[in-house]
Parts: sequence; C-alpha cells; structure tokens
Amino acid sequence: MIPAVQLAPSASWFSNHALLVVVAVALTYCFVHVIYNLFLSPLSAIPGPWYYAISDFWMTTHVIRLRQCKAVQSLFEQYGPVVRIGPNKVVFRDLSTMRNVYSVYKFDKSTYYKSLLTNDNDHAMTTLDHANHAIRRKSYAQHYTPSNVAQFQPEMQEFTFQLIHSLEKLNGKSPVECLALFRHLMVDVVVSSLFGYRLGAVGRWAMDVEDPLSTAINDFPKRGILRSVVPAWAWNLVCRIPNKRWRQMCDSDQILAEFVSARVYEMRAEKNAGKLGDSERLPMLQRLLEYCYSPTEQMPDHDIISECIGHCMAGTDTTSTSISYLFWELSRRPDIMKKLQAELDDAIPDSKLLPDITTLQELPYLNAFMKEGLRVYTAVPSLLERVVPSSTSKHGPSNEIFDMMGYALPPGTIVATQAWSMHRDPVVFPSPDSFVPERWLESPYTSSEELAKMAAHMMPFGTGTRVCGGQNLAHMMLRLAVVAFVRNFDVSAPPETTQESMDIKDSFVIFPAGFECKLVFTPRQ
Ligand code: HEM
Repeated sequence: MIPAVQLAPSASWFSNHALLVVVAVALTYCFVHVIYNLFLSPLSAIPGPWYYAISDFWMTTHVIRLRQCKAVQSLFEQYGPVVRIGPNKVVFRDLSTMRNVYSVYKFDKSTYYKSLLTNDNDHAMTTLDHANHAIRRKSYAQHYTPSNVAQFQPEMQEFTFQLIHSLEKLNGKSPVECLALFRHLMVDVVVSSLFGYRLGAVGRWAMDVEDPLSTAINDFPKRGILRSVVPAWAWNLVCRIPNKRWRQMCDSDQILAEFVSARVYEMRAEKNAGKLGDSERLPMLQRLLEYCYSPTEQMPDHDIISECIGHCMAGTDTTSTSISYLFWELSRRPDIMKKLQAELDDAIPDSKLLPDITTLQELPYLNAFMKEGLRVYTAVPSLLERVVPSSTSKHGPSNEIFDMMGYALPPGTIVATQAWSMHRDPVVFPSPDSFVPERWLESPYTSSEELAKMAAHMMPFGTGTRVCGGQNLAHMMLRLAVVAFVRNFDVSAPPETTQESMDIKDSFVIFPAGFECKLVFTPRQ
C-alpha cells in the first residue's frame, strides 16, 4: 500500500483556497492599478473622466462604435483643451502644443500606426521613429512637389473627363454611388503617377465591369480591422469561408501586392535593359528604384513594394471620400452651388477645356469653398498619436519632463491632437458645425489676422514632419474634380441619401454611416 503524502498545513490551505488566492491577488492588483492611475500617476492632475484614467476600455468603446473623433471632441467641450483619455494617453486642442509636438520636437509616432502596415512591412506612414522616417521620406518627396505634380495634369484631366462623359450618358436619370465613382478616378490617377501605368479603372466603371484593384483598395482597410480582431490561428480558417466576395476581401492584400510587384519587376527589367527614359516626368517608382538608403545600400524591392502600396492606400479613399462629401454638401446647398457656378462659368468659357491649375488656384470663391470643405470634411479627422521622448533637449537624453500647457508629462506618454477638434474650435471658427465658405473671404467682418489664425489651425493633411506626403496631388485632384463637375453638372440627392446616411463615422479615415453616397448629376443646360 502506498502511504498517503501529508501536505504541510500551510500548503494544504493554499491548495484548498487556490481560487480565493487568485481572486485576492487580482483584486489587489486592480486596486493598486486604480489608486496609482487616479492619485499617484504623473498624469493624475490632468482633467478628464476618472474612469478614462484607469482603463483604455472607455475610448475603445468609441473606437468600436466608429465615433472616436466625436467622443474626443465632446471631452474637450466638457473638460477644456487638455484631457486624459487613458492611463497613458493625453489629448490636446492647442495651437502652440500642436507645433511643439509635430514640428518643433518632432515626436516619434506611437505603435498604433503598425496597424496600417502594408505587405506586413513598413512604409513611410508606419515608420515610427523620426530618423528612419526622414530616410524613407526622402525616397519619394521630390515626386509630390507642386511643380512635379502639375506635370501629371493631362492624365488627371483626361480621367476626370472620361468620368464626365460617362455621367453625361446617364443624363441625370439615375443616382450614382460617388464613393465608388471617385475611387475609380483616384485609382487611375494614383496608379498613373506611381507607375506610369494606365489601368483603365474609370473605363471599367463606365462599362459596369469590376476593377479588381479598386475593389482590393476598398477592401484592404476592412481586412486590416478584421485581421487585428481575429486570433492568428483562426485567420486561415476565416479566409477559407467559401464565399467569393469574402475570399476576395481576405485576399485584398495579396491582390495589391501582386499588382504592385508586377510593376516593380517590369520597371526593374526595363532599367536593367537600359530602356528607362530620363524624362523630367518620372513615375514615383522610377525614383524609388534609383534611391539608396546609404552609399552602399539600395532601397530593397520589398520596401519599394510596401511604399507603393502605402501610397495607393493613403491616396485613394481619402481623396475620393473628400470629393464625395463636397458634392453631398453642394447637393443640399444651392446657394453655394450658384456662386461656384457663376465664378467657374466666368473663368472657364469652354466647359470641356480646363485652364491650368495655376488659374484655378486664383478663384476666390472656389478657394474659400475648398478650405471650408477640408475644414468640415477632412478625410482624416483622427488622433495623430505621438510619444513623449526621453528628452526634448537637443543635447541628448536627460529624462526631463515635457511641459504640456502646465502639465508635466513623463517620457513614454502618448499625446495627440485631431483635425476634427482643431477645425471646430468655436473661438477660431464661430458656428463651427456650419458650412460657411464666406468665413474664408476677407471682408469688413473678417480681418487678415483672423484669416491667418484660422489657417494656422487647419491640419486636414496632418502637420509637421509627418504631414501628408501626397497633399499637393490631393489638393490638385480635389480642385480638378470639383471644377470639372460643377462646371458641367447640377447635383442633387436622391431620397435614400439623407443626413443620417451621410453622418460621418471614423476609423482613422471617415466614411458615411450608410457606407455609400448616392447622388444625381444632371448635365447643365
Ligand atoms: C484628401 C486627401 C488626403 C488626406 C485628407 C490625407 C491625410 C493625411 C494625413 C492626415 C496624413 C498624416 C498622418 C499622420 O501624421 O499620422 C497623411 C500621410 C500620408 N499621406 Fe495623405 N492624405 C490625402 C491624400 C493623399 C494622397 C493623394 C497621397 C498620395 C498618393 C497621400 C499619401 C500620404 C503618405 C505617403 C503619407 C505618409 C507621409 C509620411 O509619413 O511620410 N495622401 N495623409
């Protein structure tokens, strides 16, 4: 017979009460965590709801409900310009802090941006630290200078008028879904500027034939969200669900990578064969193929591929959603439409022949409309997260504390502001929720100082060293699309497009609550 093993009295107590012990340790941990975050953390003096200070859970509920930027805005309205929204996260709405964080001290980005990786690899937007980003940015910066972007005007106009001709055939008889319409336009424009390649997405849209690349670009962010919530082991199973549309969404990253890789290998082959021209109008890819990180290190192909996918993603839905919202606004504001049409009829005698962009940049009411459009409907209204560094001194690490409007923030604190709130500060923009292009026109009621103050608060393309790389291209396409469409069409909303269906939702970029923006474009008499 095997003798029974006698446990020491204390060991047997623990084994009998194991669950109790675990619960007690967990409760003590939670208690210490709560007490620390509420009373002892260096951030505890910062205003904000107490429950936000102890957990990121509360802000996550707004993220899931696709209303983070509105939630942050109401916290500013309640608690003032600095608010603690998590145990380690502080948001601000203040011009000089914005300059310090993004432009003067150039804080590194937070790890949030890793959720935007393409091809499982970094591109400029996801490169967190300032030094590595500077090397990445140099690879493409020349491509988007205003003068270089202006060289791509002929294609931009051609694709825009291709759309206009297709819509003229519809003769205003049925609504068109603008998000898809302008996505196809932007896919053609971006692909042409990146690769010098004519994709024909607009042509396919006109023939009601699916363009797989445009679909993949639309699917890619949804895939990213799904991928981040499904455990890695389950992802392969999820992707095997036998539904064609579903599989297409799961494969969107592969579709994009295959398309871009094909362009890279094609152009590299041409380069090796000495067949690449040296014209002044280079596609961005040609610049990347020639770019070196250091005198001995060329930019590798996998970085070139993810950089190009990054630009396809960053440039397409942002611009097409902005254009869609501008037309939605015009569909319900005939007063603005009339003023725009009057100015454009005057400046553009032949509706099918647009003048050079420099002429279109000098039209005062159009300029005011574009600024107000970017203020109210910026496609990226979201928190642009940065991390307080170990030192803001140029003389190296010193563990000094960053002073944000009187609050001392230790290194590692995540700080951010958002365009949604900078653009809706009622002191700078009276009646901030109203769409008023006239606020941008100098008048007896608006001084040049007020105009300068409004301009300084605008950050539709971000701000500082990480500002949108393609903003000149975006500005140009927004303007060309508005001018060409307003000159040629009247626009109205069908009954299914309503204030509710167009309510702005955000998941870093914006989209309408109804996931579509149907409008009717009727050729002008
Ligand atoms: C209305 C249209 C657009 C808006 C509102 C927009 C907005 C933004 C914003 C806010 C950022 C900065 C993100 C941050 O600081 O975290 C950004 C970055 C970027 N955008 Fe855009 N964007 C637009 C169009 C475009 C276009 C057309 C392209 C190129 C084809 C583009 C390429 C990029 C790139 C490459 C970056 C990363 C910049 C870097 O870190 O070097 N964007 N964009």
